Amino acid sequence: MPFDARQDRMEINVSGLTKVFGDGPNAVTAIKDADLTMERGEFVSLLGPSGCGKTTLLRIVAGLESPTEGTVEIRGNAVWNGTRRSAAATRPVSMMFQEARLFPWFTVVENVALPLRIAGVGRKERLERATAICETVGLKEFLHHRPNALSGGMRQRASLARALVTEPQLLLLDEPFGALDAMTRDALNIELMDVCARANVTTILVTHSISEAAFLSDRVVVLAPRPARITAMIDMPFDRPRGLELQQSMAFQKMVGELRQKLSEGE
Ligand SMILES: Nc1ncnc2c1ncn2[C@@H]1O[C@H](COP(=O)(O)OP(=O)(O)OP(=O)(O)O)[C@@H](O)[C@H]1O
Repeated sequence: MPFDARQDRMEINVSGLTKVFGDGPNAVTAIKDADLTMERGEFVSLLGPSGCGKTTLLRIVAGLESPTEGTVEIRGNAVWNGTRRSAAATRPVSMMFQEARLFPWFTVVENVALPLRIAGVGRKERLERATAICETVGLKEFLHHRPNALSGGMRQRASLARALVTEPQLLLLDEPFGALDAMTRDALNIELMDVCARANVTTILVTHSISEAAFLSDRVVVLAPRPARITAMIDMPFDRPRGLELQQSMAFQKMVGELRQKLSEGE
């Protein structure tokens, strides 16, 4: 059989995915017949209006929610085959949310080390690994602080470090910086791109922000309102590494306009 390099790089394959919540007259179709493939290391954003099923799609890929129909595979292993969850679905996937969800009684480094503790990694190794990733995301000075002593941005840095400490294949981000002020959000987005590139982690970001999606992504997936249908997939043709000045360029502004147009066409 000929070697298919693209197949070898394939990280995610979502096929014919449909999700209906409830039944009868109260049934809500959150996603309808969605197909999405991603290569290893790719950064894809899901962009769409509120309630169009972005979080549901992310939760199904994470294995937290079952689809009504369709399949999800990560590196060729089924996560879902219809409503059946695969036993092999213990692949390294990390998820990060709009709120940091840190334990207030643990220090930053203890919070970050928690997934390793759950995985049975010994204390010395897990604290070393957690310390190293905290330093990468700018938390060197805050290792032994408790979360309530941190700013919102710092808490999200800790949450990002915790998501990355297990060296996941797949990072799922649900509006991770949506509650932060614009300047902190810009700074964290730059760092996010940097750590994702260094870790070569495949990343899916859910966002409402057109410019954030364009700035961070290799590809933007545009969803139409409920039930979510994928109406466009657009490559972001900007070189990496990217700096904030990219957002001032004509090419970037033009892309933002194109994405806005695609979003409004779906409505
Ligand atoms: N557990 C659930 N039970 C019933 N309906 C649900 C459930 N979860 C989501 N839905 C419905 O599915 C639809 C899609 O929700 P989802 O949260 O995926 O949208 P979203 O695009 O992420 O929204 P937002 O951008 O506002 O976060 C919504 O109509 C929502 O009410």
